[in-house]
Amino acid sequence: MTTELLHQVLQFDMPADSVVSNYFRKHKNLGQRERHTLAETVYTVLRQRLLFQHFAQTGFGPMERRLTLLGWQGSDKFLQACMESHEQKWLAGVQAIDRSTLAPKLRHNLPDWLANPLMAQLGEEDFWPLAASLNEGAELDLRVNLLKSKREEVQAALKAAGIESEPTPYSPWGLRVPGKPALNKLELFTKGLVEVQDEGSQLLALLLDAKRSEMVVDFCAGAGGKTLALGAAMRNTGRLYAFDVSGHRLDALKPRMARSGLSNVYPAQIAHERDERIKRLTGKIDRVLVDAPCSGLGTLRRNPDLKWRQSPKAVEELRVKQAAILASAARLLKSGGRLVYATCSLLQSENEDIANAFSAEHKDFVALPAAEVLEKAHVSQAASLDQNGFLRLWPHRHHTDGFFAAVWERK
Ligand SMILES: C[S@@+](CC[C@H](N)C(=O)[O-])C[C@H]1O[C@@H](n2cnc3c(N)ncnc32)[C@H](O)[C@@H]1O
Repeated sequence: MTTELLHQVLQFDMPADSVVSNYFRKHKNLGQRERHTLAETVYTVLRQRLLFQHFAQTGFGPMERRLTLLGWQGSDKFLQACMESHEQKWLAGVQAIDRSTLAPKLRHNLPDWLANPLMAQLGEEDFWPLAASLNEGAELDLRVNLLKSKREEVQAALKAAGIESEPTPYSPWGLRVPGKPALNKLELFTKGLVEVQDEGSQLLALLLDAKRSEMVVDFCAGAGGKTLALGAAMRNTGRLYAFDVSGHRLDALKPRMARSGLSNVYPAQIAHERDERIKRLTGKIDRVLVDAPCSGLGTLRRNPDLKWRQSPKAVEELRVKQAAILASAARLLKSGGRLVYATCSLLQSENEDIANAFSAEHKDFVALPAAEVLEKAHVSQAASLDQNGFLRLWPHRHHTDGFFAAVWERK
């Protein structure tokens, strides 16, 4: 079964998580443990694809079978029982290879077009810890909905349910839960006291620092991860417009709004960034968040298929979109208003380059140093999150997804 699922995922015509969930929907008889093994094995292969494909060139039979044996995340006993004796011999042979002797590409498992700019950006010393961290699973972080509870109260309630957690190191709203227990049946979740949200995403919402009674726009709201955080920061007052071109994603926001008790959110589907609905709000808004469509390469721990599905051409197209959305969103702000441009990409081309080009073309916007803004928002160790005045989060340094954000104030 794993081989069959892996074959489907490796076509790369759909995101891996969609392929996996479609597969599970079709195979309802699979138990919890089997699902876990299948998904984790497929993700392990996606993470280490270059290395595993190199190993799988030797041996015989279908390639996916050998990739499955290499990435197997279930019981070892089961694996040994499934293998033919020539496979056991082959696996033991490739597992004995000293990986430190292999070519860099087989150790970092990234395509050249991605490895090269990251190496140039970070330097050799920092690149390798990043590459290693991208091949690990991500943390499970929760954001406490301060409209309904407090961080300490949620922590105590989790403990009462037998779930340990720790306050997140930077975000004052977050709890980190080791071991990835299932949370979606807990009352804390069904009653909207918590949302699952990476600490990095929480920090983006904190950068905007939306206040009571303000007019705020979440320009690329999607399913509303950040919208919900902003709405709670506004204490359910004012007006928070949640725009997106995808009606489907906005639909997923509605039940989340209901659960979190927010009534200050106004979702609206727009046709594009220059939609008439937006023009009507020109110069009227206090704060605008542009959580731009991006390559998503900061989320490789969760979505390892992206490194094989994205391409330099796709990134180029995204850059054009990002610049256009940012320029359009900026027009909404009144003077003294705050603009935040954010991505979950690691690439300078989608981040600093877009922000610097915007600054150069918009002299009426003054860049605000991320460290200062974060400190005012009660974020701990704010200086350690700032790189050249921008927010820069790295999985290997901050144990969040990779995020970028730039902040401006309109003169
Ligand atoms: C990074 S995702 C947003 C994630 C969301 N903010 C969250 O926290 O869950 C980017 C979003 O931008 C939307 N998008 C793409 N082009 C857009 C445009 N021209 N105007 C507004 N939104 C757009 C996509 O549909 C996608 O939902």
